[in-house]
Amino acid sequence: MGILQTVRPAHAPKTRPSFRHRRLLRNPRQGRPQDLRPRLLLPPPQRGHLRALYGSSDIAFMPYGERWSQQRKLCTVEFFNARKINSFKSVREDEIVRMAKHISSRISGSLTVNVSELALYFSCNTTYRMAFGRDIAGDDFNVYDVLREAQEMLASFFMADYFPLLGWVDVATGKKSRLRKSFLKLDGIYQKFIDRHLDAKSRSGSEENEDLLDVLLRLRKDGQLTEENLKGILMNIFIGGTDTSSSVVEWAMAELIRLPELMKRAQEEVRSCVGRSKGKVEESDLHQLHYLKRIVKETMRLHPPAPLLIKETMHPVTLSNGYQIPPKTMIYVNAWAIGRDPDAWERPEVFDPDRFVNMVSPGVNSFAHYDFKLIPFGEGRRICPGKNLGMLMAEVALANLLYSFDWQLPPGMSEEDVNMEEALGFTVRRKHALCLVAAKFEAN
Ligand code: HEM
Repeated sequence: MGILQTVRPAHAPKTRPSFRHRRLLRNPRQGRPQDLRPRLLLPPPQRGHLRALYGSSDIAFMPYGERWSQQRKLCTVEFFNARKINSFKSVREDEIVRMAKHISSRISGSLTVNVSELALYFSCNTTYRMAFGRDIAGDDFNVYDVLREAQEMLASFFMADYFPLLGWVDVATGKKSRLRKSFLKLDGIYQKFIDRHLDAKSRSGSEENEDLLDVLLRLRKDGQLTEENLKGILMNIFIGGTDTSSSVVEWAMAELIRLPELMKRAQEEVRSCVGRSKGKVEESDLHQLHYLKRIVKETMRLHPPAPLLIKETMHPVTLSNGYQIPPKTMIYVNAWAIGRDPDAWERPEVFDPDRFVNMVSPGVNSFAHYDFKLIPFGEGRRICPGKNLGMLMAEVALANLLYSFDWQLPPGMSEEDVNMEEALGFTVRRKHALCLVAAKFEAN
C-alpha cells in the first residue's frame, strides 16, 4: 500500500474545491478532523517495520521523490498497462476453469464451497502464474501460508513504530524475529524463482511472452532496477494484489447471499448478456455487465479492501476550518469510514448497487467522479497502479461464480445468520469464511 504522499500545501493554488480535502481528512465516525490523531495520545506511527523490508526500495514503501517517480513510471510502462495485463488473459481464463471445476467437485460430493478460500486461491494462483510463469500446484512450498503469515506481520502492532526507543520490546516479545523469519521465507521463494529464470536458457523469447519476473530481470540487467528494487516490487505485487481483489469477491458474495433479489438480478444480467452456449464469462463480456460493475463498486464502498490509506504531509497544510497539519505528519485517511458517512451517502448502511445509476463515471473503472467519497484504490500520485488488474480479477471471478452456479445458504441458516464481522489485518477480509451451497445452473 502507498505509504507516503503529499497533501496539497496551504499555499498551493486550489485545483479542486477545498471541501474535498476536508472530506478526505475527516473521520466521519468521530466527525472532527482532530480525531484523526491517534488515540491514547500515541505519537504518529512511523511504520518502520514496514519500511525496513528491502530497505524501502519497492514502490509502495519508497518515500515520495524522484527515485520513486522513476520506478513507478517504469513499472507502469512495463507491466501495469493494458497490453501487458491483456497478455495474461489466458492465465486468468485457465484459473476460472480451475475454480469452476473445484466447485463442481464440491457439488458432486454434496459439500459446501468455501467461497473465501476459493476467491483467495483464484487471485493467488493467477498472480503467481503472471509473476513466475508457472503453476502454483507444481511447487513444494505452501505459498498461501507464507503470504498469509507475511500479511499478518505487516498488519501487526510494533512498539518501535510508535516509540522508537522502545524497539527492544519487539525484540523481547519475539515479534521482530517473527517478522524477519516470515519475510525470509518470502525472500526464499523470490530467490528460487530468480535463480530458475536466470538458469533457463529458453527464456530469451520475445517481450510479448515475458512473465513479470522476466520483465523485472530485464530491467535489472539494463541497470534500471537493483536486486532490492526487484524483490521489493515482487513483494508489492504479491502483498498488494492477492488479498485485495479476493476480498472484493468474498464480500460481494456475502452481501448477495443476504439479498437474494439482488443475486437473482445479477445472475439474470450475466446469463442473458453472455448466453448459455459460451459456458463461461470472458473478460470481453464484462463491459456489458453494468449491474455487476455497480455491485463491485457498492462492495468496495462498504468493504474497501485497504481501509486505511497512510499518507505523509510534505508541506504545512491548513484545512478550511483552520486546522493545521505540520509537515512530516503521518495521516490516516479512513476510506472505510468515508464509505459509510451519512453526510456523503444516503442510507449508507444499505447495500444498494443502484445508488451508482445516476452517478455516471467518466471511465469504465474510474472512481474520480465520486468526489473522493469512494476511494478504494486511494487517490493522487500514489493511487494504486494495479487498479485495472485488481478490478478485472474481481469482476471476472464474481461474474463466473454468478453465471455458472446457483448459490444458497447451508441448511438451517437464514440470511440474518450470515456473519459480517471483519478480521483485523492490512486488508479487510471476512472474519469467518463464507461457506455456501452451490448448484450447477442448467438452462431450461
Ligand atoms: C481490488 C484490488 C486492489 C485494491 C482495492 C487496491 C488498493 C490499493 C490502495 C488503497 C493503495 C494505496 C493508494 C494510496 O495510498 O493512495 C494501493 C497501492 C498500491 N497497489 Fe493496490 N489495490 C488492488 C490491487 C492491486 C494489484 C493487483 C496490484 C499489483 C499487481 C497492486 C499494487 C499496488 C502497488 C504497487 C501500490 C503502491 C503504489 C504507490 O505507492 O505508488 N494493487 N492499492
